[in-house]
Amino acid sequence: MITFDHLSKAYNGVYAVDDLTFEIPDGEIFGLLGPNGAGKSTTILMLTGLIEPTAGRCLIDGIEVAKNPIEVKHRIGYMPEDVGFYTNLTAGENLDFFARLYGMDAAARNSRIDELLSLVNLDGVEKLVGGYSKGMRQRLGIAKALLNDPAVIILDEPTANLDPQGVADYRKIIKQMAVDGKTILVSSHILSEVSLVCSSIGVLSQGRLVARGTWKELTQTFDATRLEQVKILVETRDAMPKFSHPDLIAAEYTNDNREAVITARSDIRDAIAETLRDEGVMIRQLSFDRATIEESVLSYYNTGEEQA
Ligand SMILES: Nc1ncnc2c1ncn2[C@@H]1O[C@H](COP(=O)(O)OP(=O)(O)OP(=O)(O)O)[C@@H](O)[C@H]1O
Repeated sequence: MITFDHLSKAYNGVYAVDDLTFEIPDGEIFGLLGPNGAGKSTTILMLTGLIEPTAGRCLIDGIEVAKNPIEVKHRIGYMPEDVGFYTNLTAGENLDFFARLYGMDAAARNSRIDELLSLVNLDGVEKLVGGYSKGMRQRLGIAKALLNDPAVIILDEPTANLDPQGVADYRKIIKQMAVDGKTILVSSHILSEVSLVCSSIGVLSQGRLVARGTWKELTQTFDATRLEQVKILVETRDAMPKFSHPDLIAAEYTNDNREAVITARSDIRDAIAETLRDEGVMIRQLSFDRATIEESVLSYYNTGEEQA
């Protein structure tokens, strides 16, 4: 189990992680979702004991990370975004090096390494890691994170470099880990990936947890609130002016300002038509399209808006 207890981290007085308090139970695949700079890496670095919190604490199976970093390291498997390996060694030799650091004896090392290389489809690959593709390195990173049979697995952007087959294999592996009772935290800015693989999701924005629940719960909440959005496509004969309206969220103008995609909180077509008429701009098309839930959720956390 992972516990965040008023966890905060400030850099030069600015909070990168701000008062996180929640728990991730055993057997859960939790997706920590948020745009660049939301505080995902800072949270993970505190969870793995690599940096210390400014306030609050995080615990792995009830053990406080900052106070017992060594004990915690034996319970977690961590895969950073860029995994470091010895490029002049094979996959097996790399894993053997790290397994020795965990104090595993030769028999345990050999059988665990064989098992993991086969799990990530790198068995029988003889070449040195220096010649690996990014996807192969990432798969080796997953194997490394599982080496010490950890109770808690922390993966930072795990599918960043994987091809479709690699992604499918990764999903199978971590789903099986959850069935085996492991707790898994996956950080990502890719909503679809998190929604497919995670049993529960937390949305991080500007260091704060702004939403939490299953994908179904989150989308139901978004549906029920004023976050429902519409997309309006505008096409004009002449260049159009830039619109402003209290319900306007974003506007993208193309084709020398003769086409625009407007995202808004409500159907503001009448206001758009009135502005165009006032400016003497001839309308060719003004159509309406409901934004997908995925677009609404993305826009929600990108604006850093908090749930009421
Ligand atoms: N060592 C540091 N010194 C100062 N500010 C930092 C430091 N590390 C992170 N930050 C700031 O803290 C905030 C959160 O950064 P963090 O890297 O945790 O976000 P993230 O969600 O992991 O983003 P990304 O996906 O880009 O890695 C950002 O504003 C970042 O600039």
